[in-house]
Amino acid sequence: MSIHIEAKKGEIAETVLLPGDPLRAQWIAETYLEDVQCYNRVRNMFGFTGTYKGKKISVQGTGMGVPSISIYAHELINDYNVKNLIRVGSAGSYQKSIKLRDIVVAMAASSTSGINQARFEGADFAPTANFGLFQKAIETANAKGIEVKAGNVLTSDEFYADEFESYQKWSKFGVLCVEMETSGLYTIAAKHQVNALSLLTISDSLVTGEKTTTEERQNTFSEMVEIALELG
Ligand SMILES: O=P(O)(O)O[C@H]1O[C@H](CO)[C@@H](O)[C@H]1O
Ligand SMILES: O=c1cc[nH]c(=O)[nH]1
Repeated sequence: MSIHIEAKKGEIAETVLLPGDPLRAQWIAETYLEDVQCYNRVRNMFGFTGTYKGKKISVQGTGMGVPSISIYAHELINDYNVKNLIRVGSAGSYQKSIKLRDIVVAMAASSTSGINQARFEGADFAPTANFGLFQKAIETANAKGIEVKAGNVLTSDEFYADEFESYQKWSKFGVLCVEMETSGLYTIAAKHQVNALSLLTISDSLVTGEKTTTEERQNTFSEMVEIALELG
């Protein structure tokens, strides 16, 4: 048991899928896993372990933002020996060419969070995906005939920016989309020398104003999950 996860040792798999939304974790477990056990209800941040095609796999909600995912990643790695951390999140598109429901594989994460500037005393650290997981995700998507985009994403500390148009600066530098956790996940994984990857489904577009519903963000996005489940 750790501070935020009540699982016993051995109840969490080496590979864990990490949606921000705990109800998306429940949907993934109920839709895809067999022999499912709920191992965490602390703060309603649900965690489940089951099997997928015979392999043990877990899915754990992380909450929103770098501080929240950093807590869950730290405890999963240090208290439960997790080796592969795969975020399955939603994101807002920054590019006209990236449409609702497209899947983005985050090669790297820029950020508005100050945590790494403090950690590295003003220097820049580049949070990047694990190459092995990245390569396997691309191969899996190709084999399934699912088109994915790959590139730099923005991990933002705020969902509601003061200046809506400020996204255009990132867009001009080729950043594909915005979400709120990947730079934290990649940094904590690097610190502990384990593997991390973020798969993101576009839930809304800052370019066109289109949006999916709350229900869709919770209970759909199946292609991204089907890629992630093969990475264990
Ligand atoms: O859908 P999730 O995985 O939570 O991801 C995105 O959605 C939340 C904001 O609505 C933030 O956590 C952002 O990163
Ligand atoms: O963090 C997020 C997630 C989805 N859409 C956004 O605009 N921001």
